[in-house]
Amino acid sequence: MSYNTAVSHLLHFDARLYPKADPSTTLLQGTVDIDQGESIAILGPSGSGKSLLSQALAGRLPATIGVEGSIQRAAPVTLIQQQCRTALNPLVRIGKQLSFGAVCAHDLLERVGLRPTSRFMQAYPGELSGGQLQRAAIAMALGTQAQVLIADESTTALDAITQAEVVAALQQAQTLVFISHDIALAASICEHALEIRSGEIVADSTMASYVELQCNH
Ligand SMILES: Nc1ncnc2c1ncn2[C@@H]1O[C@H](COP(=O)(O)OP(=O)(O)OP(=O)(O)O)[C@@H](O)[C@H]1O
Repeated sequence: MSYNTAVSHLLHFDARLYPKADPSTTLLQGTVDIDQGESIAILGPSGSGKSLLSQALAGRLPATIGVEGSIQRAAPVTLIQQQCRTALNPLVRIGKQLSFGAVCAHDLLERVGLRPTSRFMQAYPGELSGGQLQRAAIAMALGTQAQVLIADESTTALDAITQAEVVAALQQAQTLVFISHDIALAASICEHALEIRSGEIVADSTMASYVELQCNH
């Protein structure tokens, strides 16, 4: 895949997304720029367009979605989707799936807190809990050395301790796009906030100003 290194932002979205079966319907419209080293939370209610934006930024939109406008990436992006089980081959041991040449699989497992690493090297994805699977998928993403990690609801339905471990794993990313319903959690991770409502970007600011605005509402 080639990347547009001429663009000034690492990721640039200035587009309208629509279902190809009904082009007059707008699913998501707006402008989003993400820079190197940024941590940005994409917030908003269910069905607002968070996953579509994450898929668009990662270049992974479903074939049924049309794009009017421009979406540019200046670097590789890894998307960890809500159903992270699909990121891993069920028939291959985790250790083998984390073999990326220069990067040591043990180090990757260590970085995401999957210890003892020797046990997880030998495990198949079906033998892992939901939180462990999330961390294995993050380890895969870190192993690809993609500059941008987009995590779509990676901490949903996890207990507090596991959630903290998954968050610590996500914070290893150089540039992080964190999709969540949970403002408090997002505020503890990200410096920037973007809110989508009914396919429209209604807030784009620092996390501190966003949280202040929410508190004053
Ligand atoms: N492949 C698709 N074809 C047509 N419409 C779609 C498709 N994927 C999503 N949509 C629609 O786009 C809108 C935004 O969906 P999206 O999955 O981005 O929401 P979301 O904010 O991520 O929601 P949730 O928090 O529930 O995951 C919804 O109305 C959804 O029905």
